[in-house]
Amino acid sequence: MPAIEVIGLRKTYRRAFRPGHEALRGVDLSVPEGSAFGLIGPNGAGKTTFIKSILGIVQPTGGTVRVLGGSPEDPRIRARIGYLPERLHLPGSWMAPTFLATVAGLKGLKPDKDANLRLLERVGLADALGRRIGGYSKGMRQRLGLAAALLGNPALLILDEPTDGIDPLGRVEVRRILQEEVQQGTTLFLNSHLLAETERLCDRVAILGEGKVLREGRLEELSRASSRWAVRFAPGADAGALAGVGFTAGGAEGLYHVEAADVAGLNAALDKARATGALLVELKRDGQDLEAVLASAMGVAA
Ligand SMILES: Nc1ncnc2c1ncn2[C@@H]1O[C@H](COP(=O)(O)OP(=O)(O)OP(=O)(O)O)[C@@H](O)[C@H]1O
Repeated sequence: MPAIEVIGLRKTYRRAFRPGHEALRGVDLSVPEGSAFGLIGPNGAGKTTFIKSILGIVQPTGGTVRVLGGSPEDPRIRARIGYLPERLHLPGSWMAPTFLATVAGLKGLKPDKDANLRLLERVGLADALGRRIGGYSKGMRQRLGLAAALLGNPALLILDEPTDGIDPLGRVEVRRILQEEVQQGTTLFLNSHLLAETERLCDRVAILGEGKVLREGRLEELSRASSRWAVRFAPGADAGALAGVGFTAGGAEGLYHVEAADVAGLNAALDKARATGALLVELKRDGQDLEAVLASAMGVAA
């Protein structure tokens, strides 16, 4: 059973005296249980609308949504979802432990002060327990939001820009927490503008553009390189002889490209290159990163 299953999802926002705006135009998406799934796409693609639809916050205009095998409007299903919204509204005059205890109560969890403190420590807020939330930095507010999302060990974590405002070292910490969650079997659904973040955390990715899924799949499949390899030879390599055995000069000093369908083909090509007197210095697959995958899905040059 997928953790999230969406079929033909549509959402049109109504506008006064004008035609409605179609934010989602028939989205089909299946998020496997236990996966770390990244949603990416340009501004206005419909990502937040999609997230709000699968949480039952936004009422879809059409299509079906099943989350953890049920309806997102079912309180029993909602209790198993941890959600970190894009814009967090936090009570400024409260302290973090009071806030967590209140959220835990709203989620129907048994009061557990120690567990809440452990959670605040886990997200790196141990030193800020006696401070009012209103004085927290943006990153601290995000960490508190993450702690609230983690309350009660949810089966599904839905995070909208979780590392927004968090400094680079803090991001490493947040990533570590999210990786631990996935290792423990939690399904992660992540919306982030930071493609490197998605690349590091997620095993599957969907690209949303103008309210439609443009591409979806395992990260390594989407970014899988062609059969092209980048090869660097030591200075003095004979470009003409290398061209004769299938190596095209790649612009930079000593850099060449070669096509090889498999490892045997690659080694055969390298043997031919060595036979010309070329000495291998470096070899790597010519891969596409997520930015290039996104750019090609959107039809723009990376
Ligand atoms: N409440 C609303 N009323 C009217 N239009 C809306 C509303 N919320 C979003 N939209 C419009 O729907 C489209 C999709 O917005 P959405 O916030 O889902 O995109 P997004 O991919 O999350 O964008 P971003 O990356 O900028 O956060 C946009 O054109 C937006 O202006």
